[in-house]
Amino acid sequence: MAVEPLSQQDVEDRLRELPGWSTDGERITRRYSFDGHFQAAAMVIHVAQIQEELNHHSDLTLGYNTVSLAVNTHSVGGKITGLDVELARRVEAVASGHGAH
Ligand SMILES: C[C@H](O)[C@H](O)[C@H]1CNC2=NC(N)=NC(=O)C2=N1
Repeated sequence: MAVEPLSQQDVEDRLRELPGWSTDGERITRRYSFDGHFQAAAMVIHVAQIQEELNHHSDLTLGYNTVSLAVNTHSVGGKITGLDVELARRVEAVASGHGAH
């Protein structure tokens, strides 16, 4: 499957459907907060599973009660593609079930 970089406008349009996600033009990012560390750690494992399924991996950071993702697509030189948005959609779909806010 060909993976093409998205225009900045296209990125912003797609992120409108993903509240909390934003872009600096080089990657898309979101930070989730949880009620405690263990909830945050469980979310990391679930995100790791999704990333393996998609074969697409964010920089995924566990804090005390936070989980942060930042992702772009290395294979097109670090641009934002539909794969990044798909990962964000998949992560959003499970976040509330982990108590993310
Ligand atoms: C060989 C394998 O398909 C590649 O290394 C994948 C794995 N995960 C990846 N993750 C991200 N974020 N970008 C990539 O281009 C990428 N490529």
